[in-house]
Amino acid sequence: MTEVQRTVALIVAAGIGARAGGSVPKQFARVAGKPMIAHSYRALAAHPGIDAVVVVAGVGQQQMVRDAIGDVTVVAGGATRRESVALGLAAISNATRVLVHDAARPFLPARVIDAVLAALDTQDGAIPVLPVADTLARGDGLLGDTVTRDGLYRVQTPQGFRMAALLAAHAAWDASEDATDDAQMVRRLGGGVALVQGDPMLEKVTHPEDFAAADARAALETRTALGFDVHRLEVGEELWLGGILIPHDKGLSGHSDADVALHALTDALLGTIAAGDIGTHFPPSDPQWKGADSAQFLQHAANLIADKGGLIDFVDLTIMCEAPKIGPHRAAMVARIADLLALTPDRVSVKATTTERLGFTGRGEGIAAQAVATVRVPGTPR
Ligand SMILES: Nc1ccn([C@@H]2O[C@H](COP(=O)(O)OP(=O)(O)OP(=O)(O)O)[C@@H](O)[C@H]2O)c(=O)n1
Ligand SMILES: C[C@](O)(CO)[C@H](O)COP(=O)(O)O
Repeated sequence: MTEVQRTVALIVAAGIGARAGGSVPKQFARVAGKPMIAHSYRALAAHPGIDAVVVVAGVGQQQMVRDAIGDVTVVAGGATRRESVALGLAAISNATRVLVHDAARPFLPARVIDAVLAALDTQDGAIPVLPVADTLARGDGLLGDTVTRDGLYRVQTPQGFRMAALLAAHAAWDASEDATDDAQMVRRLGGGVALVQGDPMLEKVTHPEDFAAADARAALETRTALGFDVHRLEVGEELWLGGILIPHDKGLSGHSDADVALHALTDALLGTIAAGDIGTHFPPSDPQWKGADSAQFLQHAANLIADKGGLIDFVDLTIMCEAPKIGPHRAAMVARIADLLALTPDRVSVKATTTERLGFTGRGEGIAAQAVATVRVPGTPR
């Protein structure tokens, strides 16, 4: 009978990142728009072959982990990677397989997870590796012996193990000796460890210059999209426009607070990630959005972009109306939108125009708004 597998991923994130430097340990520094640890967490948590994810972080860093990735089980780590893995393993129950992954390797292709898990059907362990591309040599100021590359590999993570094999390897390990990874510990105890194809995307961030290389690997691509919206002006309604309340003899009517400017902006942002439009996410037929503050629609769109590791570079809004005059409110709108999108005000443009008394805007029957958003998001293969 085939054993029912329960696979837990363990992200080790308790290092201090001494070689990388920086004001926070490297796994919390931003890579491709979000904390490094958030990238691989997302890949592991979303993978259908993984049942749960546990994070091992430095003492007192639980909140940093949760700020970076949300609600997740966090265990306090140790002084070395090996100790951190051991402490993480002690917090896992009912797993038959475990994947140990470095938080410092942010980009984790699903293909690699698949290959590691598949190899565990026949071996105690499986690790992703890449061949060595350069000549290898010893040296001490002067060139010493050249070392053959034949049969040498660069070892990456995630490293997958049958739980029993990894627990036994840790239990048997002589604590006076360190081990840079778990695969060598399982092998030392006689376990078979399969080599599967690694990936250049999995390169570890170790030194300061590796951050720029990681950003480049994420290959952020620029996307621009447009949003447009119209709402009717009616007596007896409040006028919410650009996220602020404006005193006026009429207000915009709609299912939500009808902030036409924020709606156009929301649609522009959703457009950059091809995520449908505002009605897809907040259907007007749903009573929970009656009278809703449109700020939450805008923030939802911004969060979707952030979840993809994207960055909002610039938003540009044009409001079309005869009245009220927008000029006196422009600075407040810019400040509010910048605040909602966590942008500096110089990345938010608010413009206005009349339509020369022509059309529905010219007759004061409604207000139209048009927005353009420019973002950078991790590229996807064409
Ligand atoms: N005591 C430790 C040391 C390392 N790690 C984790 O192991 C992974 C690989 O280690 P490395 O790149 O060496 O990270 P650091 O130990 O933080 O780096 P440094 O050696 O430069 O301090 C990282 O995700 C790191 O957070 C850990 O969980 N606990
Ligand atoms: C686990 C590891 O990432 C596999 O290559 C590596 O051994 C970590 O080594 P480090 O010297 O602690 O960076």
